[in-house]
Amino acid sequence: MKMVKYYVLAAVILGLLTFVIPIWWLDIPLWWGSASLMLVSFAYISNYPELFRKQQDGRIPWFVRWLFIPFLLGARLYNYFERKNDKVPNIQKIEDQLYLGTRLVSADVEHLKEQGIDCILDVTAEFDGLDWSAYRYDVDYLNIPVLDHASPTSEQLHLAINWLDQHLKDGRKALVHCALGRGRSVLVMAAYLLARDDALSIVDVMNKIQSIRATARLNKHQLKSLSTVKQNGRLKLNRQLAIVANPVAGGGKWPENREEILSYLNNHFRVTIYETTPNLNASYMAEQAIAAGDEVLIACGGDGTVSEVAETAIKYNKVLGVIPLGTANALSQVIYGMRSTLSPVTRACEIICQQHYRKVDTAICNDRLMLLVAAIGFESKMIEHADREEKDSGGQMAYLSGLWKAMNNNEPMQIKVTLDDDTSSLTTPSFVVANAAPLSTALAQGGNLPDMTDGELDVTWLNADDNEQPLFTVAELVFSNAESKRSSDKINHRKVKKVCVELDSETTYVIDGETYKGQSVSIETQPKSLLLLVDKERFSATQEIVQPN
Ligand SMILES: Nc1ncnc2c1ncn2[C@@H]1O[C@H](COP(=O)(O)OP(=O)(O)OP(=O)(O)O)[C@@H](O)[C@H]1O
Repeated sequence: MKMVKYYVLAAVILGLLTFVIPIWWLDIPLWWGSASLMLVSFAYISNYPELFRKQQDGRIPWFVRWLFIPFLLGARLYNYFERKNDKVPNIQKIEDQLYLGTRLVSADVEHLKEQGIDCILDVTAEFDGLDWSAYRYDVDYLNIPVLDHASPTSEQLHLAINWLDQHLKDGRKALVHCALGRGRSVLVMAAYLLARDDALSIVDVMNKIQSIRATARLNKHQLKSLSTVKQNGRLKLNRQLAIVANPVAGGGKWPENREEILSYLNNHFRVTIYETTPNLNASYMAEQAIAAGDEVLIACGGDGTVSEVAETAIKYNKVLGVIPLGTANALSQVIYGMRSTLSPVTRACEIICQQHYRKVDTAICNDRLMLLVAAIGFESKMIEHADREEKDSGGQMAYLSGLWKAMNNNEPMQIKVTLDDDTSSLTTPSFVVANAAPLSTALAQGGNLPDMTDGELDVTWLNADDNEQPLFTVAELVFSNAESKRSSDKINHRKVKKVCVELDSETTYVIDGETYKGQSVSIETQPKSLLLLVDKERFSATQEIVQPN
């Protein structure tokens, strides 16, 4: 870059002069100037704008200012004369809510207030930002340090355009400024306009900006870097994502994990949080999120919360992600695998940030959405036993002790079952229909692990046996392979699309961990009905969420 040559040359000349001029009080400023310009050259050569140590509030520490006095004086003088002769105003409106301008001085504050500009994106590295006005004028301020005549990195551009987008969508007015409002700020403004409208070319946006601000001009390096980030698809605005969180799930895991979750998701999405209340459930909250324009719904809670958010995601064909904060978290085990149980929240966030989804099956059970299993017998008695208090105090143990009790009571039921079109009568202590179920849902494992992408339901039921302890049968379900389960005289398994169960009297049944009462239960698979964010290594045929533009 041309600038660097001049800085290096000036630094060398000043350095040499100190040898030529043997007057110590003259040598001090000469050394000072030489060192200052050498450091600036280093910043340019290694593209290191952070050299000026500009802080988040826009302040440059005093010792840096002192060190760079010779350079900064030169830069200020140059800017002063350029601004004096500028043909364009300091601040100009490029379009609604969006302004472009020069480095701000106290006199600009009144103008900012008049225009209602309350967000400032400062892309200078070398000048103090808003420290003079931070106390006087309440603004949202972001500094993205870029050296004069240089270009922001693609990460910096990503941050800049998303910061602008977030504030503009909130109805705010934003000013992007550099030193003279000609290069760095123009590049960021152009990047934002390009990100917002994929159909525009760089020439289009530059023409638009230059028709208002005649001095706007990108050098050839800046033009090249803008065109590279555009071609590489890096000018992406973050999608709007809603977290629908159940604050009581898993005994209060949401408040504990909230900061970690946000620290992951905020880097990739524009996040809004909706917390459920005892009266406003997760389906309702998800509807609010969609009305506010959110494109991705993340259910943070147990399987009950996931199910409620999934209902809304299916209704509006939106993508659903799951962060397991419940007690059992069966669906998360299916999506993320047992390995994720070591760091469930981190793993879920990583996968959500990859933004790959798969169309998966769901089912309808008595007009309700079913993601995992519907069951009568042991499974529903286990859930009945594990109420909120039990789960809060015992976690997963609440389910285990519930299952233990149910098996000890071992009460077989008489049921009439229709599997697709085949009707028969059965006596069984446990009848489970699974769309998806991890290994830990033992009673659903009559065949291979149920697959939520095969378009079928896995039905598993146990034969009634007064003489045998059901514990052994459950152990066989979990530990035997599909072949030996097929030859077992206690375990039955079918793969079907539709199941109907008729009972002698009103009985408790369970859908995805919630209990209901009824005399008949009918379940039908809904193939590929839910767009679910999954681990692309574990699921085949995944798709990346497409840019909403
Ligand atoms: N703010 C709230 N206060 C009290 N209850 C709530 C609140 N939000 C949701 N709920 C209730 O929480 C239940 C769903 O809990 P969820 O299934 O998500 O977690 P869990 O029961 O801890 O986990 P798991 O299903 O894995 O056992 C629903 O019955 C819902 O009514």
